[in-house]
Amino acid sequence: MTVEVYYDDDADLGLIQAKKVAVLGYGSQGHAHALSLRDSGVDVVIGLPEGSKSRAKAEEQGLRVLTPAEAAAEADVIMVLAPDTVQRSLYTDAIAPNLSAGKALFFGHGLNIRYGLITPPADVDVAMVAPKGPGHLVRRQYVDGKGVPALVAVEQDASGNALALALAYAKAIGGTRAGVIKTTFKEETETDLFGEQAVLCGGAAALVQTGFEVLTEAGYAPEIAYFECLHELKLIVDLMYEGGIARMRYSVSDTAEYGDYTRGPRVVDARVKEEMRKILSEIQSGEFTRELIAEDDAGRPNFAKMRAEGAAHPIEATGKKLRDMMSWVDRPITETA
Ligand SMILES: NC(=O)C1=CN([C@@H]2O[C@H](COP(=O)(O)OP(=O)(O)OC[C@H]3O[C@@H](n4cnc5c(N)ncnc54)[C@H](OP(=O)(O)O)[C@@H]3O)[C@@H](O)[C@H]2O)C=CC1
Ligand SMILES: CC[C@](O)(C(C)=O)C(=O)O
Ligand SMILES: [Mg+2]
Ligand SMILES: [Mg+2]
Repeated sequence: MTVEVYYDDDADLGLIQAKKVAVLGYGSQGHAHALSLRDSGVDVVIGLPEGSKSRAKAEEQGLRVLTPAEAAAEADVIMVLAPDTVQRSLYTDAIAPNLSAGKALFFGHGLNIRYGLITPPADVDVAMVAPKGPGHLVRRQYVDGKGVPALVAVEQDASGNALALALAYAKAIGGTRAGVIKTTFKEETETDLFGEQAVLCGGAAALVQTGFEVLTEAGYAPEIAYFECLHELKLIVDLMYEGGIARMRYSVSDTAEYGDYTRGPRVVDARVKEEMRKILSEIQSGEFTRELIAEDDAGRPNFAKMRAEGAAHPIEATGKKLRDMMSWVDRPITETA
């Protein structure tokens, strides 16, 4: 299946410059979108609750901050960049009362639309602009004159112009400099959830922790185990990122490459693949999202417990000690204003 890819010449910045945009949320994605929209000549206002700790940061960076309801009322385009679990109540309380015909409702991830947690009226555009990278990288690339690739999707095209508006928005945050791929809310949501659960966050973290446990339980020094199972992963992933798995295999020793072919499939074996398929089917059926929302509604008791257990894993204390020896490694995530 071929995908449609859009670049700068396919997008008209004027379309978004002619609108007032409310960015609701000023976290990883929100700050990146808002600052780059502003620098692209777009009239932006930030929507944050009165007690939000993000308010001071947005104001320090020269942005006008209102409550979400006030920002939604002023705006033609409302970009929802609050946490996914917050978006339902944000929509009901602040957006819906201010979502008049002709406005556009944008998302950075499709979860709430895909699973019917938010149902906008038929007379507004509903679209997505989802950069394929963390917000801080999105902003850094924009400032450097480059861009992070993004996905766009249109769920509702009330105006007949929703795709062009989404592409204009993507251009304003640097996405079309790199390339913007057209998808659907369903495809973006299901693949994003699968990627972060099975491979990028869940899979990678479990692989690293388990490797560390096997070495330390066998009596090897935690420091050595940390270097082998976590620290060097970046070097390996950087090679894959630059030139695919083939580049990584070209760069490592023949010994490592032989071990890769013969041992890797024993770790990620048919049972793991079957479990990945199960994880995908839980995403497709909505089971994962129902679980996530129920956990959130209950005040996140399991989430808090798992977060505490993860932070207490011995690999974290070992890593902290070692990173203190490498001043260049443990840099805090900072905003690029
Ligand atoms: N993290 C990423 O790089 C990526 C995220 N996405 C998507 O982008 C969206 C935002 O995620 P992310 O940037 O990680 O979120 P963050 O957790 O980094 O930031 C959330 C922001 O929303 C604010 N907020 C909380 N409640 C409300 C509310 N009721 N109204 C308005 N703002 C509120 C928070 O303020 P406070 O400081 O008060 O908590 C904070 O500024 C999600 O849909 C996510 O799936 C998509 C691609 C990548
Ligand atoms: C990989 C995690 C992610 O999907 C992302 C940064 O793209 C997220 O939801 O944060
Ligand atoms: Mg993602
Ligand atoms: Mg995600």
